[in-house]
Amino acid sequence: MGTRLILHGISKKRHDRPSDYLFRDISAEVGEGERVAVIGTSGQGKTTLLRILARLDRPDEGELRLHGKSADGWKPQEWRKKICYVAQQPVMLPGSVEENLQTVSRLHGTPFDRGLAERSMAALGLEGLDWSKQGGDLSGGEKQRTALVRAMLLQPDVMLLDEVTASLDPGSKRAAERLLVDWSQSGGASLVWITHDLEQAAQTSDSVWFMDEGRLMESALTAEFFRGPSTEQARRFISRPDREREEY
Ligand SMILES: Nc1ncnc2c1ncn2[C@@H]1O[C@H](COP(=O)(O)OP(=O)(O)OP(=O)(O)O)[C@@H](O)[C@H]1O
Repeated sequence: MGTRLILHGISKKRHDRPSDYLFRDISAEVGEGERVAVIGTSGQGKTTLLRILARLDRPDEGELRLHGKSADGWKPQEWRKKICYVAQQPVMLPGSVEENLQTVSRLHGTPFDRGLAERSMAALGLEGLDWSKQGGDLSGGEKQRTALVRAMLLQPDVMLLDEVTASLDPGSKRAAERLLVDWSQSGGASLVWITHDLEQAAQTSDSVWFMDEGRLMESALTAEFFRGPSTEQARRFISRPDREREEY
């Protein structure tokens, strides 16, 4: 498995206390087709890290490399074609569902893959959705799934997923997990996926990044991590009941 994305010494200072770090010195790699689960208690900066990887925010220190080339050597829009961020609160663009789904092809001047869009929407249980409906009128779960399909149509090399199943019912959540894993396995996309759901992390990822105390405390193969994390902090984190972990 080749290396796709490299994080070297990435740090971000706190905006409320600039003398302190939100997180510091994060070094890690994401391989081709690798699926990484990012876990840790609230407020560790997981979202901020993903936004930095998408170049929607800037690190205070450190370097990112994609396909061996430093971020400085990439035009931001070229970087964002390769690395796509899907936010926890889905953003629908003005216009219909169909216009939302066609965004990528419109922006990049590529043909719209209607078949892929239809298959992906159906795989997420949205086969009956009227594509002429305004994106803004969809329910939270419908928006979330439409935003996912819209991002998949970009065919990025790395998909950054920020708690993207949080507003889905259990059936839709499983469908989204299956679709994303199958898509990654068949097309080779890498996934970096923030989740508070440890069962989801265990079932969908190859490796785990555990963030705590402003650091990437552990980066390990998923099976090994859940068999026995190497730090006391991670041991405590995974033994906490679900609700407590989210509210912590
Ligand atoms: N420079 C900064 N950039 C972003 N957030 C910052 C910064 N400095 C301090 N913060 C605070 O740190 C927290 C980081 O939030 P972030 O959403 O990145 O963490 P998280 O681990 O994803 O949390 P959650 O699991 O609750 O989504 C927020 O409370 C934010 O206000």
